[in-house]
Amino acid sequence: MTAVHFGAGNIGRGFIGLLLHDAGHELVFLDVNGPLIAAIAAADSYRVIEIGGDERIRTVTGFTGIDSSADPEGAAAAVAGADVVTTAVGPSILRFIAPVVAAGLRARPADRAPLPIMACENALGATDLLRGHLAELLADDPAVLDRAVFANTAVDRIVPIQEPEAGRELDVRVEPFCEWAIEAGPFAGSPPAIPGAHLVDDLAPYIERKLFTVNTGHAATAYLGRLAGAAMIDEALTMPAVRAGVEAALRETSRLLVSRHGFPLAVQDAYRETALVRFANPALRDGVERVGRQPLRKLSRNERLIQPAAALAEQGIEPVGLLAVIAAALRFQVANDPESAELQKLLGSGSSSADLVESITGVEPGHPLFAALEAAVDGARAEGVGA
Ligand SMILES: NC(=O)c1ccc[n+]([C@@H]2O[C@H](COP(=O)([O-])OP(=O)(O)OC[C@H]3O[C@@H](n4cnc5c(N)ncnc54)[C@H](O)[C@@H]3O)[C@@H](O)[C@H]2O)c1
Ligand SMILES: O=P(O)(O)OC[C@@H](O)[C@@H](O)[C@H](O)[C@H](O)CO
Repeated sequence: MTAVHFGAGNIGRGFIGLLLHDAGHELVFLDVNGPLIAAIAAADSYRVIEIGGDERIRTVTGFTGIDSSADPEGAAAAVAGADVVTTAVGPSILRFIAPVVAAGLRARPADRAPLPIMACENALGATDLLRGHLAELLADDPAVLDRAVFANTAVDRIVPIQEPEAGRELDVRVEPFCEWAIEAGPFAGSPPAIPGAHLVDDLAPYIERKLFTVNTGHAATAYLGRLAGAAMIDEALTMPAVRAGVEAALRETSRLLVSRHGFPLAVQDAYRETALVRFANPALRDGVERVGRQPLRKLSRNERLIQPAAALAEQGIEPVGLLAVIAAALRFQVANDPESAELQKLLGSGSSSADLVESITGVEPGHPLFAALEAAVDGARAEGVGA
């Protein structure tokens, strides 16, 4: 059995690749990072090292790599012959891998079992997004889409930026915790066998609980922490004002999750506390710059800050904690993050604050959150952010 995985980065090697290896697959990593693919092609194994707690080392073998930018035909051939395809490239990159997946599906024999495709990204409906890109590319022959079966997933494991040891550049340091939930319905009773993942009938509670607890709390720690002068996530959480701000935002999302999905309060409280303990793992050495990366994506309509804040406002609740995090996100200025530069450029532009609220957050005038977001943008501009 062969699994083709797009994105041989931290989650690709440190989580999805490991679980697919454990499931008995040979792995083909597809990536546009030439040196990384060369290292993968030259190696027989790499290690996944769980840190913080009892160190556990797992070894992954049986893999190869293809540079999908230099060899798109080879990459498409790998997709055509695969038993499962996964991605961990970032939601905004899915459009760029779609042509390779589309070419692979065109070349796949129509009588083969449908190919399971699962995007493992931090986003609601990431696989649906990929499927949408594929549908556009395959508009001339839509039946080709039936050669695949598309399932959304929720993935959770903190994998920081790596500090590789010489000679062990492929090793990945990860937290011990991991969860991979996959929606069962699309497989019609014949899901791919991945023992480390679990199938769920309804993914919405899992992906929303993860995105609006783990990722909202993480983003809150990164944005509030950076403003307070912290470089690391665990360091930020030792600052009482940051911790209080993170807890305030998470109390709000917990309230929403409990009312929306019916989680027992005690279960959601325990999930939230576990997330905070995970963030505080000092062995991870996880930076606020990684966790806050791409602030425009994180401030978009269906993401970890705006989606829950808007939903609470629609219920007549002012999401004070989330608004404080959104205000901090607007001030996220990081030299090597193009979205942070773009955000500052937008704030410094001649556009009205109301127009910026619409273009950055997707929240429209008349929405109960709109005025508070406009005030947040005004506040950042009044401080000279983006000037
Ligand atoms: N790191 C984490 O803690 C974590 C946890 C859960 C989910 N995620 C999600 O997993 C995804 C990947 O995150 P990551 O931390 O592994 O990032 P990463 O930067 O370590 O890995 C992404 C990889 O994708 C590759 N890539 C970029 N464009 C590509 C293309 N067109 N084709 C093929 N490969 C391409 C990059 O070269 C890189 O190797 C993101 O959606 C992220 O939100 C990350
Ligand atoms: O990957 P992002 O940029 O969507 O979010 C940054 C972190 O919050 C994220 O990578 C977490 O570490 C991860 O989602 C934990 O499962």
